[in-house]
Amino acid sequence: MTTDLLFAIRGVRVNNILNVDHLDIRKEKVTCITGESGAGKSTLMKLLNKMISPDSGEIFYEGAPLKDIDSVQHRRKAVMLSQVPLIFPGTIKDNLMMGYMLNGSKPDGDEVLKQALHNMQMTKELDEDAGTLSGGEKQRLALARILLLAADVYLLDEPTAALDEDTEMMVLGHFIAEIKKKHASLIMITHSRKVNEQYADERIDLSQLPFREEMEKNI
Ligand SMILES: Nc1ncnc2c1ncn2[C@@H]1O[C@H](COP(=O)(O)OP(=O)(O)OP(=O)(O)O)[C@@H](O)[C@H]1O
Repeated sequence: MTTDLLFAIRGVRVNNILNVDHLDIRKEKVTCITGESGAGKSTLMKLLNKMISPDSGEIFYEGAPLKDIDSVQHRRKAVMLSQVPLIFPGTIKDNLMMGYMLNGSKPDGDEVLKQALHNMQMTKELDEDAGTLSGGEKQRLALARILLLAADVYLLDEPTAALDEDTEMMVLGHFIAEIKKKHASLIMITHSRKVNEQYADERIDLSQLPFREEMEKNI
């Protein structure tokens, strides 16, 4: 296995949902995952975040079997943002602080928090109630929350689906610039052709993986 491999997926099967014979995801790249609805994109992200385990096969993270890595430790390094972002009761600042707390890391000061919000195109103040934010603002708050963490891998499941295209491109542009500065990796599900064309270093189309036809014949 070469050293630039982040995840190596070998013969992985999850029920009749996902069947990946051989898939490599490289370090320090922006990898965009596309595929029709129901193709198993979110399921793949949950596997990589160790929220679920495969029925068969093996996933390697930086060369080590993922099954042997402690789940909590793994999730601190490989943080995931699910399709519907989790917003906690309280202020915007409370929500940003929750990220540090769950990640077990030392919080930054208010100026850093404000800059993260600004980079995510948020014009709200730290002491505003997070509960009244719009869907798109909640997505951006959740993005700011994970961007503040010193993670190695960011797993984003349609992170900007609620944003208009211009805002989406700006938010992702900032997010990716920060990721590159940290030498981290980004794996992102997107339905946007523009995002895929402009930002992806690597592209995985789950509908096109060669196993899929074979699997569908067997259902
Ligand atoms: N826990 C589960 N039990 C049974 N079926 C499931 C489970 N999780 C997902 N599925 C099914 O597996 C298929 C793939 O789901 P998944 O959420 O991975 O798709 P997706 O490619 O992310 O779709 P979308 O683009 O619509 O979000 C779907 O048909 C879904 O209903």
